[in-house]
Amino acid sequence: MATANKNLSHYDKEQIPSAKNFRFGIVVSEWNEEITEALYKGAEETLLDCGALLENITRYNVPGSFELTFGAKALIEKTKPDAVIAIGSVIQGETKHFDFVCQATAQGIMDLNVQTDTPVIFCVLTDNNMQQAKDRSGGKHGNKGSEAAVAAIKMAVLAQ
Ligand SMILES: Nc1c(NC[C@H](O)[C@H](O)[C@H](O)CO)[nH]c(=O)[nH]c1=O
Ligand SMILES: CC(=O)[C@@H](O)COP(=O)(O)O
Repeated sequence: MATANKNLSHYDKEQIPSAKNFRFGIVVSEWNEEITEALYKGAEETLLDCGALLENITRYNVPGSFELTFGAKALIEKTKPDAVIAIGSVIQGETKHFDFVCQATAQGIMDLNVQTDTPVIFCVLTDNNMQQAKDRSGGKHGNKGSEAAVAAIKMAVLAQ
């Protein structure tokens, strides 16, 4: 099902465990800051709405999505969270660089899920243009940060 057929911000709190007793790490890429800050806002608001405590949310910033893997690994090693959300926005430019950044970032985050006991949620938008990114970070398709927060809570429970 494409994102266009599913609002990323819709969730049923009755179907989500309380996040009260969990600690979360969120690593945020500074590239396309307008988008990544909106994704962070959506993720933080949803975590809090589902019972998480603000003092149990730790944020790291990294320069770009390619650095999300290193940032998430550092968050895991230094803060021992129950789950990590990796937030980025990659937008197609003139060259093939988009392909390499997206592939490396997705693979790096998947590697962390395999190599560590901490769930790392892939909250990286990979869009053809800025409008698609805006639509998925609080626009007409909702906020992928909210979707990622729900995934983080559910995976934290699974990882217990
Ligand atoms: N073009 C985008 C980038 N590029 C930067 C890389 O992520 C990386 O920081 C650089 O290659 C140095 O290692 N990053 C994004 O997150 N989004 C983009 O659209
Ligand atoms: C995803 C990127 O790295 C890309 O936005 C960079 O733009 P360009 O391909 O025009 O160098």
